[in-house]
Amino acid sequence: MELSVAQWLLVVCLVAFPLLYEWSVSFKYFCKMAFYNGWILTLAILAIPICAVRGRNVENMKVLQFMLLHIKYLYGIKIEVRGWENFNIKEPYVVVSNHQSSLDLLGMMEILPSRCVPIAKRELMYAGTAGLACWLAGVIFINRKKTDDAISVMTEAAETMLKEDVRVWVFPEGTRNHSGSLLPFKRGAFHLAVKAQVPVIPVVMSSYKDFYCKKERKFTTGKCTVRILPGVHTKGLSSDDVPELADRVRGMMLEAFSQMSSERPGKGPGGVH
Ligand SMILES: CCCCCCCCCCCCCCC(=O)SCCNC(=O)CCNC(=O)[C@H](O)C(C)(C)COP(=O)(O)OP(=O)(O)OC[C@H]1O[C@@H](n2cnc3c(N)ncnc32)[C@H](O)[C@@H]1OP(=O)(O)O
Ligand SMILES: CCCCCCCC/C=C\CCCCCCCC(=O)OC[C@@H](O)COP(=O)(O)O
Repeated sequence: MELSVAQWLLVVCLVAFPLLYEWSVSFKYFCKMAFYNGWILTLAILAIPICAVRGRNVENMKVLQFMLLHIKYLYGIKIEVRGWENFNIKEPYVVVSNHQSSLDLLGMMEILPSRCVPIAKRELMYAGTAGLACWLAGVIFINRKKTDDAISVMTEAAETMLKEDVRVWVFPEGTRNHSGSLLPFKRGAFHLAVKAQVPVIPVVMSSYKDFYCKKERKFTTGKCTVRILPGVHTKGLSSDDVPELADRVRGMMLEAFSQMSSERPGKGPGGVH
């Protein structure tokens, strides 16, 4: 039996792909990341018609959450949550959390409170099906290149929070940070909380270093701890108090992050400043 060129190519791919996957750490990393993004884009295709029935609505965030929850099992990532009781607040609040990578989505979906929407960079709105799903779920998009626009979107969000009983999730570092520490915080989240006079609830996701590192192209199975810290109240605070509030919350998060790093077996808190 003679094989055609196409058949030969198929055989080579079928043999080469698993071999490469096993032998090359980088190839495995790229495959896993490509699948992660591709799978989210695919799931969004399913989510869009379900969400579209309700139109743009924060309740659609539950649909996205439900659809994304299984991904941790696909990647063998165990997520332990501590401090659930700190979410026992009926009224709106602002959640602030550290931002290491797009994998934060897994920790976020694990604990996402009801009627809670993230603030995201505007570029995400154009990420194909995922962008449309986010828009339908009421994700608040800001243009980071235009500070005044971003501030007015966040000011509007403060009003929406109170009027429509919505919670908001912000990554105050403003960008992904793989340094093993926390970047200085942008102040938007804290202005938002002070304007709405609602508490800030800090959430800290432990370092992914043991199982994920973009620089080293490492992506294995592993464990992540998500800690929900006690809320910080803002009643009676004004915009003058925002810098101190932001510093205080960052301090609490850094301490928790440092503690969680030192809990990793045989590891010190290295890299936390
Ligand atoms: C089925 C599957 C479907 C797919 C599902 C996918 C779901 C995905 C959802 C997850 C999305 C996650 C996305 C995460 C991101 O995109 S992170 C990036 C975007 N987020 C942020 O940037 C948030 C944090 N940024 C801020 O808060 C900034 O402050 C910002 C408002 C953006 C302005 O930034 P910048 O231009 O850099 O300026 P400064 O921070 O230096 O601020 C300038 C001065 O303005 C003051 N300020 C800031 N905000 C306000 C405000 N709201 N009101 C009044 N004043 C404000 C600030 O204090 C500065 O003044 P001072 O220096 O303090 O005097
Ligand atoms: C037709 C266009 C197709 C475009 C394909 C785009 C691929 C994107 C696919 C899926 C998106 C997955 C959603 C992951 C959500 C996580 C968002 C995220 O982590 O954004 C990064 C942002 O916080 C900070 O950005 P920078 O670190 O400043 O940069």
